[in-house]
Amino acid sequence: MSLELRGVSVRYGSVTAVSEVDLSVTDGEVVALLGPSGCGKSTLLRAVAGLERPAGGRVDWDGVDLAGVPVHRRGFGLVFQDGQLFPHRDVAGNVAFGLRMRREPAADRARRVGELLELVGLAGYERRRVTELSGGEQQRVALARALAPRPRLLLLDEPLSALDRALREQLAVDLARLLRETSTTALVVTHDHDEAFTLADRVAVMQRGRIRQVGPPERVWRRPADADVAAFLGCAALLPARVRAGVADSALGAVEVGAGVPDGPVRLGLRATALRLAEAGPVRGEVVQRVHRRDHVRLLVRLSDVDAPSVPSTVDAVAPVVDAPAPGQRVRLVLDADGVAVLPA
Ligand SMILES: Nc1ncnc2c1ncn2[C@@H]1O[C@H](COP(=O)(O)OP(=O)(O)OP(=O)(O)O)[C@@H](O)[C@H]1O
Repeated sequence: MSLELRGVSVRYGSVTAVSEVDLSVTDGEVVALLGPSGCGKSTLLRAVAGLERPAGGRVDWDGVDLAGVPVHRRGFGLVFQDGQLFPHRDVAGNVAFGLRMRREPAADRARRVGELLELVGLAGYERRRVTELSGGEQQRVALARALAPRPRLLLLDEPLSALDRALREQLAVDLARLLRETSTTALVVTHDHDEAFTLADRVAVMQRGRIRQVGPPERVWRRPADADVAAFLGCAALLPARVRAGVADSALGAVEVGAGVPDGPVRLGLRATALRLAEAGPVRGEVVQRVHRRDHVRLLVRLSDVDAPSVPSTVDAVAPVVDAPAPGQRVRLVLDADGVAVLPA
């Protein structure tokens, strides 16, 4: 039970939207396609669904080429950003859709609909009109509808991005649990890092039609393959460093990078949280700007006595909300391992 893409390319006229992609999704695994807008992730998902015909390469399921298999015979479930529910059917009618297509008996359908609604947290919603549900509830119904016929693969295209932030975070956690509980094999498209990392066993970072890196979320986050992937994952600056025994030494001081990083030259990717306020920190500077966030304060700091050409003249830093320094104040900073990624030199 696995999906295997080999050298898949998709073109729209002269535009190559997806370029020679290799990717596998194994039984029960959730893989996220993560990338900026326009990088080709929806197109790739549509090619897997059978909605686009690849210009090259193969899409296999269990070793069988799907090229001649139409969308409705692939046995895949689809969920899009805006749910695309049938407005004239009630919740039960929507969830039962795939089961009715397969001519399952009414009693079995009703039981399965009840099960699914329970699973997505909408028990008892059978007779509700879908037009009277909130956006989050509608997406739960869309999910229940896709899961009802027990698809061998679930394809999700930005399933949460039409929802507001708080709801999105909650639903991402619920969705991750749901996919695990039902051992669903899934490929999910998203441009949101948090969503990808919450949902996926492996993340595939896509840029300009190509997959640039595939790996477990933590690995991709901590060890981006190159500068482009690092930039997409929030590393605003790169800093040369040298690793010895799990500690990287740089012009901004030392930081633990873990025993898994071999000794030698590297680049450190600095996220906005890479430097934090510390009384005896080795880095000195002056606050230029202060911005309050929900649970911390972001500072823009002009560095004082670092004049290596590889070091940016201003850096982002994090301060606690209480007594955060104001613009003009002198501060000392230290590197924080949680905000630092490690890239090849
Ligand atoms: N039907 C189409 N005809 C022509 N070009 C298209 C078509 N659909 C997509 N494209 C182009 O293919 C490229 C990839 O688009 P795609 O929608 O797959 O990207 P995406 O990563 O999913 O972006 P988004 O998150 O914004 O949907 C883009 O350059 C887009 O303009």
